[in-house]
Amino acid sequence: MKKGILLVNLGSPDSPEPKDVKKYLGEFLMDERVIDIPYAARALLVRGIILKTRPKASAAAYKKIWWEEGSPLIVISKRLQNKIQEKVAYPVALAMRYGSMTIEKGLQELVDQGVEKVLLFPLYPQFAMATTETIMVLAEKLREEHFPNLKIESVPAFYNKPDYIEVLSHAIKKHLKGKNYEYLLFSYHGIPERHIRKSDVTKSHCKIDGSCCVTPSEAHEFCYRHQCLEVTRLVAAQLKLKEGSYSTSFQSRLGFDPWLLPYTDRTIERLGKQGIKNMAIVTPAFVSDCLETLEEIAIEGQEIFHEMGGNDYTTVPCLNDDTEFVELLSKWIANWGISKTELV
Ligand SMILES: C=CC1=C(C)c2cc3[nH]c(cc4nc(cc5[nH]c(cc1n2)c(C)c5CCC(=O)O)C(CCC(=O)O)=C4C)c(C)c3C=C
Ligand SMILES: [Fe+2]
Ligand SMILES: [Fe+2]
Repeated sequence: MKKGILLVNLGSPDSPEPKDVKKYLGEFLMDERVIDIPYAARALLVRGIILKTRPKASAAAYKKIWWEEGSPLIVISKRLQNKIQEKVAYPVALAMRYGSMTIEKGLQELVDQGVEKVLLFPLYPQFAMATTETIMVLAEKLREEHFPNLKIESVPAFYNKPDYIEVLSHAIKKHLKGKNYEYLLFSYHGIPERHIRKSDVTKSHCKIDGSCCVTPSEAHEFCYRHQCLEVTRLVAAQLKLKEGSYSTSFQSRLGFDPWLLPYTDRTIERLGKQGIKNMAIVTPAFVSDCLETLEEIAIEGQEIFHEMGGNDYTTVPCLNDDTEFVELLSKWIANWGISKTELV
C-alpha cells in the first residue's frame, strides 16, 4: 500500500489586503470548533459584528509582518515540507486548515501520486479542538465524500515526547546563548475556558481551578491547558531554569468570554512593573512563526515591556525549519508503520 504524508498548518490570507483577510477570517471564525456557538448566533457574531471591523485592523497587522514571498506561516511551512521531503521516501504534501491551500487539494495531490494511505500530521504540539480536532474532523469528512478508499491515520499531539522537548529546549538554549535575560516567559495561544471543558473526556476533571491540570488524569490527553503547562515544566527542567525565573501565559484572546489565564500582555506588563529589566519570550504553541508571534509577541509585546520600563526583550523564534526539528519529524515519519512508533 503506497503511503504519503500530509502536513497541515493553520493557514493565512492570500494577501494582507482587507478583502483577502476578510475572506480568510470568515472561513476561520465560522468553524464551529473555533467559535463554538450555535450556527445562527455564530453567523450573527462573525458576519454581523467581527467581519465589519476586524479585517481592516488585522490587514494592517499582517502588512507589518508580510514577506516578499508571502505569509511567513505559509513560506516557513513550505520550507519545512521541502526539507522533510529531502529526508523521507514518502511523498510529503502540505495543506492549510483555512485559506487556499485546502486539505482537499493536499489529499488529491497525494492520491494523484498513487497514495493509498495517508499520515495526517497536524503541526500543533498541543491538542485543541480549534486546531488538531478540526483538522482531523475535516480530513475524515473529505475522505468520506471524495476519497472513500483512502486510509488516513493521524499524528496526535506530541507535546510531551522526550525527543520533541529536547529539540525545543536545545533551540531555546541556542537562541538565548549570550543574551541578557532574567526571566523567560512561555506564551501559548489562548483558547476560551469553555473549549477545555468541552474536550474533557471524563466530563468532570477539568475545572481550570489551578490544580486539575497538574493532577494526573486521562482527561489530559485532550487538555490544552495541561499540555501547555507540561511543555513549560519539561523545558524548564531540561534548561535547569530556577523557580520564579519563568512562567506560562496565554495570548491572542478574542471576544468577551473567559479565556485561559494569565494573559500574556498583562504578564509582560506585570513583569515590567515588578522591575524585571531583561526578559525573553518563547511561543511553543506555534511550530511556525506567524502573525501571532511576529506581530503580537515580537512587536506589541516589546512595546508593552519598554513602556513598563523594561530594557532587553528577546523573542525566541519558533522551530520553523530548524535542522534538528526537521530531523525529528523526518524520523517520526520514517518510523511510521515500520517500528511501532507511539505516534500513530
Ligand atoms: C475564537 C477565536 C480563536 C481561537 C479559539 C483560536 C485558537 C488557536 N489559534 C491558533 C493559532 C493561530 N491563530 C492565528 C491567528 C488568529 N487566531 C484567531 C482566533 C482564534 N484562534 C484570529 C481571529 C486570528 C487571525 C488574526 C487576527 O485577526 O488576530 C495564527 C496566525 C495565522 C497567520 O496567518 O499568521 C495562528 C498560527 C492556535 C494554536 C489556537 C489554539 C490552540
Ligand atoms: Fe488563533
Ligand atoms: Fe486540565
